[in-house]
Amino acid sequence: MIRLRRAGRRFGAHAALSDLDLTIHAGERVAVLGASGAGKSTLLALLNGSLEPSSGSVEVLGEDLASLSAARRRPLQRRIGSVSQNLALIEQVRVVHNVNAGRLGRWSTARALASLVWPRSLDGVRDALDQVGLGWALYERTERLSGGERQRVAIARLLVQAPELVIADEPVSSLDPVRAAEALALLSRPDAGPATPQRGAGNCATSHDGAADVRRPIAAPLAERARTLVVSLHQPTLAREHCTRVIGLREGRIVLDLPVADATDAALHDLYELA
Ligand SMILES: Nc1ncnc2c1ncn2[C@@H]1O[C@H](COP(=O)(O)OP(=O)(O)OP(=O)(O)O)[C@@H](O)[C@H]1O
Repeated sequence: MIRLRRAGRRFGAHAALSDLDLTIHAGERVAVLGASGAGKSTLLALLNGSLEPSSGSVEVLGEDLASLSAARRRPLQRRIGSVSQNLALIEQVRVVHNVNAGRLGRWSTARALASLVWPRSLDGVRDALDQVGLGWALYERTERLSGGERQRVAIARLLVQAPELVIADEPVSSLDPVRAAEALALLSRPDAGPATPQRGAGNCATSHDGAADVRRPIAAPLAERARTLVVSLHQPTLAREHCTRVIGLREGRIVLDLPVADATDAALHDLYELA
C-alpha cells in the first residue's frame, strides 16, 4: 500500500525528514507519534501527495506519486482520503456541499456544478453527518461551525469518499475525548462501501447540542476490504485503542516502529523528551 525508500524532505537547509524506509501493508492502522516538529505532518503530506520528497522515493498504492502526470494522479487521488490540519473546507458554503466534495473525484464537472444548486446524493450526506453526530448541520453554513464540528465535517466528507487509504493529520485534535474516540473508530472502520443507515440500531444522531450517538458496530468482518489508515496523533492512548502499529518520529527520523501491543509508556517515553 505504501513504500518509502530512503525518503527525505528538506525545507531550505532544514531536513524535516531524513532517510525514511517504511512499508505499510493494506489493512494496517498506523499511528504516527512524535513531539511537535518531529516531522509527522511532513510525512503525511508525502503520503497524500501534497508534498514531494526531496530525496528517495514514495510509492503509494503501487505508484510513485512524484513521477505521475496530473491526469494519471487523479484516479489515484480518488482512492486516497485525506484530512489535513487545515481541513480544506470551503467556509462560505453549506455543510452539504463540503461533505459532497468527497465525491468530486467521481463526478463529472457538470454534475458537480449542478449539485451546488440542487445538492445530490443527499441520503449519503445525511448518513455520513449522522455518523459524526452532525445530522442537524446539513444546511448550516460551514463558517458558523465550531472547530470540532468542522473537523467532523471533514471526516464526513471522507466517509462519503469511501477511500481505501486514509491519511489523517491530527484529525481529532479539536474534539473532546468521547468524540475523538468515535471519530477514530469511524476512520479505522473497514470500508464496507457507502454507509447504509441501520435504522433502529441507535446509530443515527442527533441534536444541535451535538450529542453524538455513534453506536454503529465498528468491527465489520471484511478483512479483504479493510481500510488502511495512517494517522498522526498527540495522544498515545488513542493510538493504542484504534491502531495496529505505532511509528515514532524524532527529529525527522523513525526511531520506533512497533505493533501496538508493544507500544508501552516506557517504549514511547523518549519520543517526547526534549532534544
Ligand atoms: N513549509 C515549511 N517550511 C519550512 N519549514 C517547515 C515547513 N513545514 C514544516 N517545516 C519544518 O519541518 C519540521 C517538521 O514539521 P512538521 O509540521 O512535519 O512537524 P509535526 O511533527 O507535524 O509537528 P506538530 O505536531 O507541531 O504539527 C519542523 O521543524 C517545521 O518547522
